[in-house]
Amino acid sequence: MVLCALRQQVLRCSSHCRTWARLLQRQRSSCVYSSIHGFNQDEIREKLQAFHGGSIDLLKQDSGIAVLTINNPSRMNAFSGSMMIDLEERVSQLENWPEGKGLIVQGAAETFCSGSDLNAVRAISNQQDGMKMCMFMQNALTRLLRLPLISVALVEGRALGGGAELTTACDFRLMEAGSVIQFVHKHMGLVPGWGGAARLVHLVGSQNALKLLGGAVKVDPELGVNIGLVDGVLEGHQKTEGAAPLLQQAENWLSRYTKGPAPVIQAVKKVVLSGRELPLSEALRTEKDIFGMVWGAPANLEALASKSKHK
Ligand SMILES: CC[C@H](C(=O)O)C(=O)SCCNC(=O)CCNC(=O)[C@H](O)C(C)(C)COP(=O)(O)OP(=O)(O)OC[C@H]1O[C@@H](n2cnc3c(N)ncnc32)[C@H](O)[C@@H]1OP(=O)(O)O
Repeated sequence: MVLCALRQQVLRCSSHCRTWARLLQRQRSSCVYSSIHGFNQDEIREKLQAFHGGSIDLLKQDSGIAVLTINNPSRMNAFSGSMMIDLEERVSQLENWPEGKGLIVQGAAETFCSGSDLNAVRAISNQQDGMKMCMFMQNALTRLLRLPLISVALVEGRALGGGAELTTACDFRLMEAGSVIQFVHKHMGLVPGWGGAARLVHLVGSQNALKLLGGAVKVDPELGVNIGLVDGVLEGHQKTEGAAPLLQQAENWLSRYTKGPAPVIQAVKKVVLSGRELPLSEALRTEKDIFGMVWGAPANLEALASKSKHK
């Protein structure tokens, strides 16, 4: 009897390991571009490294909520080339964080991000380099969105151009009263290239996306909520007396979704992600695999033993 239970346990573990391996494989292949698309990661990294300044800082907290800070205040948190590389490295660290549940993406010094660093943009304004940078950032932001963490962009001040695109690579967006998200690409003679247009269409529908991109519309919190781009409005703590610091407000907002054991929260994100991105049959098979990882696992057994009622 004991041997039988042990055998079942071993079988379950090895089946879990196989499922994990398959899911991890899928996660690794979550890049959009690889060498088969003529994309050479090392080559573009070397090029980007030449445009330094600023940093992307990661703080992993015991609560399971990490904070990713875009930090280049003298340029309104514009992305230098080295920050693009930093971003990709921080995403790798988050992909390998078993205790992780949530992520807040914020800008330093009371503004979100003013897009690409225009000095770098001017230096690589030829078509080939622009395409390489675009592929690099699409890979990094796609992996950010596919993290098994529930993510929130905390928009304070301005999110412009690539900064607006970055907000769409999070699961949710919170805006401080008075802040603005603006896809300024048209004014720059461009369209989004970091995947922001595709994600925007998913978020707000093609009609609204066309209006926001075609008109380079300044999205304030009210408009953002109305069109479904924005999930919550936070009180500006400097303007509203007694309001909690913005990051605290964002952590409180997120905590309702990250309460519980990390494997369960990560599983929730993974089933939603597969439903969002995969064709139905594949999404259903992935859901089955993920279900198999939480069924009979410690959190499930504990809940069953506690005879909980959902009143
Ligand atoms: C379009 C897509 C593309 C992509 O990669 O996909 C991009 O993202 S291109 C970048 C799009 N963003 C911009 O064009 C922003 C341009 N800047 C502004 O509109 C303003 O600077 C603003 C509104 C962000 C802030 O205005 P404010 O009056 O409050 O401050 P300053 O203008 O004095 O800015 C302070 C300081 O920051 C420098 N700055 C701001 N944004 C960038 C940037 N994207 N790249 C490089 N530097 C930037 C600005 O030049 C000032 O520096 P200073 O040395 O004092 O002149």
